[in-house]
Amino acid sequence: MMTTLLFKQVQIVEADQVVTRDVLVTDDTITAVAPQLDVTADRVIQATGQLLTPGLVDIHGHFREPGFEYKETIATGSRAAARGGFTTVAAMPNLNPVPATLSAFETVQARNQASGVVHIAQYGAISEGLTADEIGDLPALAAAGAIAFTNDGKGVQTAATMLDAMTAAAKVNRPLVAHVEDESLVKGGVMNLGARSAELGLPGINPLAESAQLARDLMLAQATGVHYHVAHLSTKESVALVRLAKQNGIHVTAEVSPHHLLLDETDITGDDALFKMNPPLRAPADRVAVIAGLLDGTIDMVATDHAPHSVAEKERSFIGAAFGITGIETSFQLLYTHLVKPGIATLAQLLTWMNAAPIDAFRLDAPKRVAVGERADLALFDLETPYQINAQDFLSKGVNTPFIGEVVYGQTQLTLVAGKIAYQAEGEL
Ligand SMILES: NC(=O)N[C@@H](CC(=O)O)C(=O)O
Ligand SMILES: [Zn+2]
Ligand SMILES: [Zn+2]
Repeated sequence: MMTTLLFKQVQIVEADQVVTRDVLVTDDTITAVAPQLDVTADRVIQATGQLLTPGLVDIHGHFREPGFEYKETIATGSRAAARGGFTTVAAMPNLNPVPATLSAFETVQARNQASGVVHIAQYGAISEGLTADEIGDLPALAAAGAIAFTNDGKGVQTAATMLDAMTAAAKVNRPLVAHVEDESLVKGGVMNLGARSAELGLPGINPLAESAQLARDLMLAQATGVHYHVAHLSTKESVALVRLAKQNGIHVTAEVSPHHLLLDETDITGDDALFKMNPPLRAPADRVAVIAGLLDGTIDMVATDHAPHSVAEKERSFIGAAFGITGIETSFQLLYTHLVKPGIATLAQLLTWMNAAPIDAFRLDAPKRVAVGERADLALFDLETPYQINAQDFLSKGVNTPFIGEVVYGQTQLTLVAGKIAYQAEGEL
């Protein structure tokens, strides 16, 4: 028995233009796209004024399982992803046990398969505990399906370890993803070192902790030929370094998070840990630089760095609270509202940053177009009706985001993963 679903008069982005189409999905595949389709279907969605896109892809999310299920699980995190319009998420390895060994990796993979309602691509760790100097068995992890390697949550502190990791990753043809943070420059800092940390009397993180380690890594990447990817890039110096590296033919890509595009340290209202994340919100000039870097192609993509924590872990003051904010349910909506609606970026650009760019850079198996023959990984967004970001609507266990209360556009109406409903707005359809 075949199941058919017909979207009537949806907007889709085709060759950088927004056009109106009827789109037919049969089981797990898009089977027809035309200005007008005269067919019957099991279900018809009158989608006038709504946007149908290939499912969004997040190359940086934290699902916390195994080890930290009180913060998030694969089930809750992947449902949250689907509510955000994501159909593929690359999951970070700062878990317990850390997937630096084949058996730990296989355990995570099996859980992703069993509990995920979206496609989950799993990162392997570079080294035991994310901190060991000796690298793990990267070839075994690659053979088991690791899409790339990272110790996200921790910077790789020595050049020797990073050189080994890059050499091993290059050999198995996988990207090396870096959380760049030189711990000798952090000095107990909890926010960006600068004017605002001085005003608030809070210890600051020197932005050189990011850029100095990045400069080191770019030299190592050049020497090894690895595909080196910078996680959550946040400073103007980092943008300049990646720009220079690309000009010099170094194989580097970079991501930026929505919060570093939309907020800076001057938005930190006081000692409120909802503004605490790593890297920290930077100075206004850094925010300007990451937006410019994204627009000129220095930064390739947007990644959420969805980092759920418990209420207790975020209720403390800046000094004692956990680093990280959630984002997978709000990223597209915030960026559509604050970058696309005011005309800073086009919808086609936003979709490139949140779909095609990560798919291409990481060679993921995921659709980049709403077109016949493509797998029906799809998201339907209402771009016209404003709504408020409310904690009680979150499917994530984590409600730790400073964007709660904001009014945005782009609410997800429906998310299909291989034709199956992964999220459906209440009462909408
Ligand atoms: N970004 C954060 O502030 N926190 C992340 C770790 C990380 O991405 O480095 C987390 O896992 O909570
Ligand atoms: Zn990180
Ligand atoms: Zn992260």
